[in-house]
Amino acid sequence: MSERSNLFAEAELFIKQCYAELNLTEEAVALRLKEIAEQIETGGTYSHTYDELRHGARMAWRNNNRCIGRLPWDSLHVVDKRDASSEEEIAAALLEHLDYATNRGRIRPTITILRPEQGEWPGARVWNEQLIRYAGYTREDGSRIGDPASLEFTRICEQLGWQGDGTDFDVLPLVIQLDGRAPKWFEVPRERVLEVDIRHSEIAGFNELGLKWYAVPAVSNMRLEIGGIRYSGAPFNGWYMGTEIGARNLADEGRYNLLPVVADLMGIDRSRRSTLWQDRALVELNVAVLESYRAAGVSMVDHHTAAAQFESFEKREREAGRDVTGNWAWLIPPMAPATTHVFHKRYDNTIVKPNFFYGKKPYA
Ligand code: HEM
Ligand SMILES: N=C(Nc1cccc(CNC[C@@H]2CCCN2)c1)c1cccs1
Repeated sequence: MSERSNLFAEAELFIKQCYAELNLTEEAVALRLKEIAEQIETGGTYSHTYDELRHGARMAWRNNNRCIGRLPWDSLHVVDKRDASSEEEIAAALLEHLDYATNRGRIRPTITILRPEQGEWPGARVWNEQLIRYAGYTREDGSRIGDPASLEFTRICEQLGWQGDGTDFDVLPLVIQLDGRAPKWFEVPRERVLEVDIRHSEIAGFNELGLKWYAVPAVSNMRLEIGGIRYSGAPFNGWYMGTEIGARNLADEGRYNLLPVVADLMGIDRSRRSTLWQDRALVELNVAVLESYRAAGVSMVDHHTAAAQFESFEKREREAGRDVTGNWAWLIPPMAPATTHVFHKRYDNTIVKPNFFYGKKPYA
């Protein structure tokens, strides 16, 4: 199929499903498809109305097999920034996104949609993996500072001229690339980054570790595809599930590697794996994360509640006559997975569009 006929075929599938879900008439579908066919005929592509963009982004969230948090898919707040035409304008839109989504802790799931790719033209790209992430450094003696997951991107930012303070929690700059030009970086003002101090009420010495994490997870390196249009710049945020921070970001040996530290504070014998010192430290670290976010009034869900909400999502989708697709290995939480219903059933991992996809890294 030619690229144009393939684009029309994708558009037709999307418009038919989107308009049916929005209870629009057959005539509206026919009229819109005629319009799109003409746009593709004359310009090689077509552009979504705001309603198509909004519902398409919500469908993409609803369709993502790896997401356990899909229950509120239909309340995603969609910001249309396709007309942002400079790196400065885009940076301002991303900071606005953070402010709106943060909402003083009552986090609002939001997506900001930038200019899409057009044929060979790459559109707008955000080089960050997330709008907020901590920098990672290695000292001369090989010891590490900050988040090792950010080592490569931190080096890119330094090559672009950015300079961090060298602490364990330096917030990385926004790196924005438009139409394949050289990328530009922009500092994220610390006062726009809500963070939570991670404390534990019973473990002596825990609070002195000085641990914290940011409130809003906002993924910025995935491509949103709707009806054949590729939005490679479409940062989206939700709230955290506690295990993402407590069982991975702060726990992994290749991240902040805190399980031995917490186990030692708890006085647990680490000479044998079979004391389950890692498991006992893991539970307390995750309790600390959940309790700290709750005390700070910042939205967060524990993995048991998240699984229960996902079960409600499955039920509602069945009632809506739609099949639920899922990726079992991603849907089970990294802690006590067998305590959730997800572990005990199978999921169809078919990829349905609209959806979110990983693009190739804009750097490397
Ligand atoms: C509202 C609260 C939300 C929660 C608690 C939640 C939870 C999660 C978790 C725990 C993961 C696995 C992440 C990982 O292990 O790295 C995930 C994956 C994902 N979520 Fe959600 N999510 C939420 C909202 C959203 C929203 C608003 C969107 C998009 C509009 C979204 C799209 C995705 C996508 C695309 C993935 C797969 C990412 C990948 O392939 O690496 N989620 N979600
Ligand atoms: N709670 C969240 N967590 C989340 C969701 C999607 C993707 C990510 C980042 N995942 C990347 C890491 C690195 C490889 C495996 N996981 C986090 C959300 C982020 C944005 C919306 S919800």
